[in-house]
Amino acid sequence: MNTESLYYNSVTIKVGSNVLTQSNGMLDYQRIEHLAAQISDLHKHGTRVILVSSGAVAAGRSMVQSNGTKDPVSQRQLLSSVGQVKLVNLYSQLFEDHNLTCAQVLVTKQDFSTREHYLNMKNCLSVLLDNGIVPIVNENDAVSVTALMFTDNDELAGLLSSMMNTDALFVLSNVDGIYTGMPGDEGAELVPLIREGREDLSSFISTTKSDFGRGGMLTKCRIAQKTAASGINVHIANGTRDNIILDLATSPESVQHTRFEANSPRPAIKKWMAYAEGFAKAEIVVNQGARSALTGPKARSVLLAGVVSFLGDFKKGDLLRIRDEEGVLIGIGRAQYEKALAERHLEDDKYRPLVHYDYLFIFPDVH
Ligand SMILES: Nc1ncnc2c1ncn2[C@@H]1O[C@H](COP(=O)(O)OP(=O)(O)O)[C@@H](O)[C@H]1O
Ligand SMILES: N[C@@H](CCC(=O)OP(=O)(O)O)C(=O)O
Repeated sequence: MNTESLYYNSVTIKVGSNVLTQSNGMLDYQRIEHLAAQISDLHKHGTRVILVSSGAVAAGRSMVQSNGTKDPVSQRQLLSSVGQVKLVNLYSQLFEDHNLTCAQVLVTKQDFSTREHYLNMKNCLSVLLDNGIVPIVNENDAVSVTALMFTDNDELAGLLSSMMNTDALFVLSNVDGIYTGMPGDEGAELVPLIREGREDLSSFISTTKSDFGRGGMLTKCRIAQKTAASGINVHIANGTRDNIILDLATSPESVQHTRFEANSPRPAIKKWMAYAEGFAKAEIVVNQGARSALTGPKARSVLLAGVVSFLGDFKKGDLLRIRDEEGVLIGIGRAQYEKALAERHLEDDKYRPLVHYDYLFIFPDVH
């Protein structure tokens, strides 16, 4: 590989279950070997790689025969805990063949719930990368059973790429990228570039998922938009294509896929907030005027004048979900003061903002 042509110094690579399995549900050893070889090649040329790999449940399914467990939570716990061992063992052997050490990092959404937890995770990945190790991250499906699960590993990968500030995020699935309809349907065309973070993609993306997938293409897109909005180039591509990782890393224009252009980088605190919606303590509802201002091109703070109501109690420093009057979640912000004070000054137009724009993240897919 020509190192001159490397686009990125660091990259987060997310591989979906369907890339790792054959149509009969068994792990696809050849493909995994090819992915490991490409990652090793990148690594040898100095690129720091974080691998987010799905596939535990799929691997488990091929190992546990008829177990009679009907409950989907138990089923996922059973399959993932059996399958994860097999999956990571395989990666470990394959990377060893390339003289590379890998590490298993299993996480839950709770591990990112506070800034302190988040920084602990960041430290864990940093120390692995600093020691030349490839972290292989997956959600800890055996213990993630509450409402606070990641939507899927696309969300986890978006969060990690943003947390570690990698130059790019590659999301590898079993299709070439985002199409203007269901891939394979007549007239459905590949969208090569998504420039503006606020483009509405939901109209042409169906909620159909691949056989083992969890979130589907729509969540992939939302995460991609959010990640690109935080300054990271996102490429959604086909992980079943030969050499896809090296092609994306050296000549992305030569390979069919969808690229989300990165906006200017965001401050670290906003990168955390972008994924912290599940940890908000309370909600506020804003009126139409405030909604337009907040989702407009200029950075705006949330003023009490635009707040219509509060839901739940909050203190200074707590995270607040921000909704419009139709119930649409438009962003997340950190309260500058507690609810009692906010209520007392609700009529006061000049009172300092409830959420300052430095501590406000507006979702890029809200129009
Ligand atoms: N507009 C679209 N463009 C591309 N794929 C789409 C679209 N609408 C739905 N899909 C489906 O999304 C699937 C990929 O998402 P998902 O099942 O979550 O994959 P993975 O397991 O790789 O995370 C594709 O296999 C495809 O069937
Ligand atoms: N953590 C699960 C994967 C969940 C998931 O997001 O799957 P996918 O949509 O295929 O990336 C597993 O390892 O089976």
